[in-house]
Amino acid sequence: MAAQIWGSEKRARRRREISAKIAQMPELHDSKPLPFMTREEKIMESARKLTILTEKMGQIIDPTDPAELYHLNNEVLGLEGNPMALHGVMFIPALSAQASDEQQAKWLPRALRREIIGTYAQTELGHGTNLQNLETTATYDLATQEFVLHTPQITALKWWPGNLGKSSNYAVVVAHMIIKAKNYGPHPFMVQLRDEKTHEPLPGITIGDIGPKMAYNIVDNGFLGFNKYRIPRTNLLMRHTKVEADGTYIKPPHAKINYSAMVHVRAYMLTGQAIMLASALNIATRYSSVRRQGQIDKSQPEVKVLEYQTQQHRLFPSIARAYAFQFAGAETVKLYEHVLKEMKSGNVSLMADLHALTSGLKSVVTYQTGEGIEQARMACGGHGYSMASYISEIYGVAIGGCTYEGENMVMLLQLARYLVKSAALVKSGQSSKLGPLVAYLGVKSEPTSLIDRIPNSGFTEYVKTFQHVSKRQTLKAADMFFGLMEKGEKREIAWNKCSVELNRASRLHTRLFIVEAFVRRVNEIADIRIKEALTDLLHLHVNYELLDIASYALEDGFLSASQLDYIRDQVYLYLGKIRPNAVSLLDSWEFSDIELRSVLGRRDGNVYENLFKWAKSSPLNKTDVLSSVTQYLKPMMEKARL
Ligand SMILES: CCCCCCCCCCCCCCC/C=C/C(=O)SCCNC(=O)CCNC(=O)[C@H](O)C(C)(C)COP(=O)(O)OP(=O)(O)OC[C@H]1O[C@@H](n2cnc3c(N)ncnc32)[C@H](O)[C@@H]1OP(=O)(O)O
Ligand SMILES: Cc1cc2nc3c(=O)[nH]c(=O)nc-3n(C[C@H](O)[C@H](O)[C@H](O)COP(=O)(O)OP(=O)(O)OC[C@H]3O[C@@H](n4cnc5c(N)ncnc54)[C@H](O)[C@@H]3O)c2cc1C
Repeated sequence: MAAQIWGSEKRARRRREISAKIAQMPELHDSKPLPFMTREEKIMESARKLTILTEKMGQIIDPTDPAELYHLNNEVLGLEGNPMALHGVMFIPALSAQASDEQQAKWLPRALRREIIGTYAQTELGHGTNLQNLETTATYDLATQEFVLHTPQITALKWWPGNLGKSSNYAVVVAHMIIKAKNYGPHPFMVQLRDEKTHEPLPGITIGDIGPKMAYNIVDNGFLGFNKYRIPRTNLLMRHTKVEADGTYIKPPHAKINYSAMVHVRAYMLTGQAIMLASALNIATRYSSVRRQGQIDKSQPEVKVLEYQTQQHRLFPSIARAYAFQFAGAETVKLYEHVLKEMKSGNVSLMADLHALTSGLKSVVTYQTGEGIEQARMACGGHGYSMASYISEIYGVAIGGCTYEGENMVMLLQLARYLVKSAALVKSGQSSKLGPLVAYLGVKSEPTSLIDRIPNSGFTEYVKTFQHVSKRQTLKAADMFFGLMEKGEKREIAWNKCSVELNRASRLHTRLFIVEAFVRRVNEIADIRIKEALTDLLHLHVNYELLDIASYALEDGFLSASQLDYIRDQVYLYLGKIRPNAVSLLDSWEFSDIELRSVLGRRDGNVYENLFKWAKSSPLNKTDVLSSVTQYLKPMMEKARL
């Protein structure tokens, strides 16, 4: 199963080998539980481990393999981030996709050797979503052949970029490029922020940390202002766009090609989200098979809480989602790598499809991951609320994904633009022009679902039902939009008035893609036992998801009330079937105790003894009487006693 999850037997084996090596290297372990550290201590601890890793990485992993790097990162540095998180996730990908060969030769080897630390600085205090209204400017000075970066007002301060505040000395900065008073829109520039020797901010740069966040606090998300700060013309990233010495602008082959670093993260973050969801579920499911509370049959001893159907219903559909996201994420990364290769050689024809797909997926996956992790926390009762479970940190980090790389509603609306264009093709009889991801929009569907009538259809009837609801909602939302415009409404106003319906279409389309990716993967599996276990999970997935969106299929009679009962019964049937495999389905992800950082989720199940040990190690328990008591509470009580 681990081979299915991680892509191949080799990958699963490598992960095990890497975890085993790390287990033998105490210098790479947290020196004490992270929840007991202050933010400064955590940042220091992370930097300590990071520098050891830089020295010893080659002994542990193949540093050129992103999957091995990511596993090493999760084990040693953990998901609270590290001082170089953005260096690998966005700075290097931005340089790789957007810098010319010459620029790459100059900067990439230095970045890869970790001579410099970089980040991606785009969002500002006043604008994150609407890139057209970013306010930082890069004005070309013809006389000196330099760009002058400037922050005209407080809202133009860069705000949020990870590791910008304290760790990075370089950044890819996105600024509006102005040449001879003409604004060419946002473009990426390579900018040195700090002196390479002293790490002091360079003159003209104002920089710092934006303060503590809900989670992810090892990362120093930062602010940055420029006061007429000059960089050479050749620091504009020039793979696709060029500015010549005389100010001549050569436009890129696609208007949004400079957005590729965002698409990179949107594609890669899906499996990252799956991992966080599976981690939280691993903790909750293991704990649920240790925790005994109450009886189902009063004549029997107390049961493991995992025996309760409500507990299974709370956890198992999310297990199925974690697998579905991992499989859909793996497909998306493959597609992304393909499109990136094409883009580098000038073929930009697939960019719109990739943008639409990743926009929908990042939104649905992050939202459902958040839901699943929160359910996992509640499934652990009181102990889930303790930082000892570590689920709250996983939750905080995961839901950051609902916001970063494009706020979810906004990204769903990006996919909706693509769907509406596709709907227009269908309506004008040009369905043959539909891309493969939306081809179903042009296919006539049956009047009713056959779900309960062809039980051995190998999920075909389920896929057809998802296609039906997605198509119907897309055409309905598009009709609403076109109708308003026909009535004379301006395009943007009409769009806004339909946006809830449009986003519903985007979610349904994305959920269809996820279901199909899961079906595709299960169909490929040769090993009978693995196929059987995943088929059960897929049954739960399609039935649970369909129940969740049933209203769309009930409103036009595609599904009947009795079919809904059938679907519900299938959910209960598969909850029971999955129960014996539940812990194994999560243990198969092979997270080590080091990586999980959870007292509740320990592999050995020795929860209570370790919870007590953990509590005793709380800094508050170093003394029996705190100074807050001696200074305030004790005098107060004494005064009251007089
Ligand atoms: C094995 C390894 C595993 C690795 C796992 C890794 C896990 C990763 C963990 C992550 C760690 C956490 C790190 C966090 C880092 C966070 C970083 C950031 O947040 S960076 C900042 C991100 N910011 C955004 O995402 C901003 C969102 N806004 C936008 O993207 C855009 O403004 C917009 C798309 C909403 C609108 O753009 P605008 O230029 O204003 O568009 P127009 O309205 O003019 O045009 C729309 C038009 O353009 C098309 N479009 C838009 N984007 C793209 C694109 N990227 N590619 C192709 N086409 C694009 C769009 O489809 C429209 O087309 P049209 O034909 O007109 O419909
Ligand atoms: C943990 C974290 C890490 C980050 N790291 C980075 C980084 O490394 N580099 C970087 O540059 N940035 C980073 N960001 C910033 C992030 O990319 C932005 O916060 C994000 O893109 C959302 O933009 P915003 O904050 O402007 O939200 P807003 O756009 O202000 O969103 C507020 C509300 O307005 C709604 N809204 C906005 N526009 C529309 C619209 N057109 N239609 C409908 N509704 C709309 C949204 O849906 C939302 O409900 C990070 C953010 C976080 C939380």
